[in-house]
Amino acid sequence: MEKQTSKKKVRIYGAGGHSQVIKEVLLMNNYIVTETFDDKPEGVHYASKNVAIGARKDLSAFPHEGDPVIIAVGINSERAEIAQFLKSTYEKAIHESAIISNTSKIGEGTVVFAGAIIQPNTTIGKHVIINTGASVDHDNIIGDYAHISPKAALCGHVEVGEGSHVGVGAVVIPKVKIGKWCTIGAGTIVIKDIPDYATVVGNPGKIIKTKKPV
Ligand SMILES: CC(=O)SCCNC(=O)CCNC(=O)[C@H](O)C(C)(C)COP(=O)(O)OP(=O)(O)OC[C@H]1O[C@@H](n2cnc3c(N)ncnc32)[C@H](O)[C@@H]1OP(=O)(O)O
Repeated sequence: MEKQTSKKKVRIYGAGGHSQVIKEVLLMNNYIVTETFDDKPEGVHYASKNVAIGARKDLSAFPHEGDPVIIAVGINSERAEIAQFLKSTYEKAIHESAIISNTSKIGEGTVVFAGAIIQPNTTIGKHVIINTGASVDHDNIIGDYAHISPKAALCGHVEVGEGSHVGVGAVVIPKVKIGKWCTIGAGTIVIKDIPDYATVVGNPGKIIKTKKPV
């Protein structure tokens, strides 16, 4: 992420623990967080201050325009839903310790946390989370709203579909395609393609359920 010389403004939509990590990345990159919103007051983190009510309560009253937004909501389906109803522009948040190839592409609203690595010719979609120390190797395609959890390792030519969550410390061997809205459990070793909506756990990874979200 290019370090700003003058302060740039950004708003954060979501005020839980994930929002705290995003805020730290933004402040490190010389941003000012002008507003923080949340739809669920009960989920607000104790360290999040001055949190305004989100757009759900009254979509037309919400200040959609203005400073760009980062959707700081960890649940992939909720992040996707919010991105559908907000009419805002989006910012990215990339920790200065992340190593990102010049030939990779990163979509709007995406966050990349400390120590993550993104290797050449990889494409990361919109509103994706590349979490702490995740390793996304060459020629990957990561769909919109996906989450690659801390310390997950994706080998070369891996695909992760829209909205899929790869759990903490999971490993995906080369050329595997994970469908959309899948859940890959913590520590799972994925050695073959995974169909849409599947939850996979263990070593080798086995499907324990397939459930299309309602
Ligand atoms: C900064 C951050 O915090 S980022 C957050 C990152 N979060 C994660 O990585 C969490 C990943 N989540 C998991 O691993 C969860 O266990 C899930 C989503 C895979 C499964 O959750 P559920 O659907 O609720 O399944 P449930 O807990 O009922 O378990 C079903 C079975 O799978 C097994 N199982 C669940 N997770 C795993 C796993 N990661 N590895 C191996 N087996 C597992 C359970 O032991 C259980 O087995 P049993 O039927 O023999 O008793």
